[in-house]
Amino acid sequence: MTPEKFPEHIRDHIIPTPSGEMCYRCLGCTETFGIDKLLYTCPACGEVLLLQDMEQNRLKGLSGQTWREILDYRRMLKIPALKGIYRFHEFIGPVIPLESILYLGEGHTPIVQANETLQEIVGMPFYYKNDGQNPSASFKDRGMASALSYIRYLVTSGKVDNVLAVCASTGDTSAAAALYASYLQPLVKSAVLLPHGKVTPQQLSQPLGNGAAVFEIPGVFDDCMKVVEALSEKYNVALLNSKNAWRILGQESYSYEIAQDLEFDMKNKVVVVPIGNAGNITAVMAGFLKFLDAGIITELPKILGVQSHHANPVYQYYSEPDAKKRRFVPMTVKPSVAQAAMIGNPVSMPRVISLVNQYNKKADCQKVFFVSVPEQEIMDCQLMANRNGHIACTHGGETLAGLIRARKEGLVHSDETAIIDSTAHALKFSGFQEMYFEDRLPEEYEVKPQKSLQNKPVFIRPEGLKEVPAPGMPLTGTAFREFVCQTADAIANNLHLSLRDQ
Ligand SMILES: N[C@@H](CCOP(=O)(O)O)C(=O)O
Repeated sequence: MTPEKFPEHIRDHIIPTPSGEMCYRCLGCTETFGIDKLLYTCPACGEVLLLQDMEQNRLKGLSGQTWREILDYRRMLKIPALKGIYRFHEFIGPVIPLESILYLGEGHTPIVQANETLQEIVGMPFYYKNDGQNPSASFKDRGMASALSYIRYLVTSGKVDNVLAVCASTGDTSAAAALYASYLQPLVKSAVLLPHGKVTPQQLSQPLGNGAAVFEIPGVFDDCMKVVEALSEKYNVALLNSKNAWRILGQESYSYEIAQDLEFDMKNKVVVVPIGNAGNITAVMAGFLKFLDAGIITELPKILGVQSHHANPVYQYYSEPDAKKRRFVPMTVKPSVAQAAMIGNPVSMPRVISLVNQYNKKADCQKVFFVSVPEQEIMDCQLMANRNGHIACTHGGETLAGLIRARKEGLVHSDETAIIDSTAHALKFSGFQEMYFEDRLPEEYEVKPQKSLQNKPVFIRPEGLKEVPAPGMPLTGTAFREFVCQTADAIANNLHLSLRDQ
């Protein structure tokens, strides 16, 4: 649909033009800094930053109802720049001109209602948000669309050139970074640092395929992150981890998409996300707060952050009930099937602390909760979800396990509706499924397969057959008919099929 067909009162707002005044705000000393160069930490005190639109109040010039209409009508446009996260332009990056926006298909992943079997097991209605349906098959694409659109804006306005983008990754960030950077080559090149042996083969293939320089180093993600931080402090590189506040901004789209898909009604809703480097939960809280502030939603949903027992520093921090006594202690992680979240020292922890306070204060009650789940439940839940029509990764198993645990702990109730995140596509983590099916998960994962969830292929080669086809050597005539007939009978026998009435 073209804008002239839209209702008159929203027509002028349908195609956004650059507006607002963005700056970095330090979460420590609250100092602000201009956005004409990339900053990751406060030059004054070293604390992490968030981006802020100094003119955000102008968004209140339109009513919540008008905003909802603008956003719904905008969905009908055919303009690529406004099809992904930037259909929320005023809330994501109002200063970015449409020509700089990089859209590769991210930011409209479906929410899929769980079937009756699953809803009964959990005891409440819930949906999966399938973030594996983003272009690099994980939720990181929203943040990369934002960070790389900003970099493109800096390059085209002559503020930087020859950008080398770097990131540390457990697999998904590097896949997204390499994909988005490769679209902008030769202006932008990328290098990724991975903990050796700690990303899946599928995830490793992604940055390799997109032409990034891939470095594998000993240790875990937290070690890679420190090296990338050191690189960005000393050398002229653009850091693409969520320490980069543009990443957080893009990931806020996750909240906007959920709100829009649920008719902007967040009453009795629970948004469940796994926590790794904590960028996502930061963005989710920030996004809902912005929509509330603009009157687009009238209530904040509950937020449930989930971690594995093997990597749960955020959960441990919040398990101290007395806020004054809470001290953040980075932990040494143990191997986790939720490998992308195997992080003991999340870079966004200061942002989480600040936003949880703001969120609960705004809601006037506790709305953010944390649970920790064992590896066994993560794996069992992933497989159970996928046996019921989903494409959940192990982190999708983690959120389902987290929701079940939160039900048991009385943190969420049957009259609420949950939206749980499957952060990536199941195929990225198929190796864990394979090890579970074959009972080969190393002991330190502490997972024992449940027989009822295991599956394996059955090789059929009827003994009576003299010849079978092979690649490049097809059978013909009687031999082929014999092969088809005996193989079909053997499969029917295996499945206990009854004969069709003639
Ligand atoms: N799980 C992440 C870890 C890095 O997270 P980021 O959001 O800070 O980039 C990954 O996929 O690498």
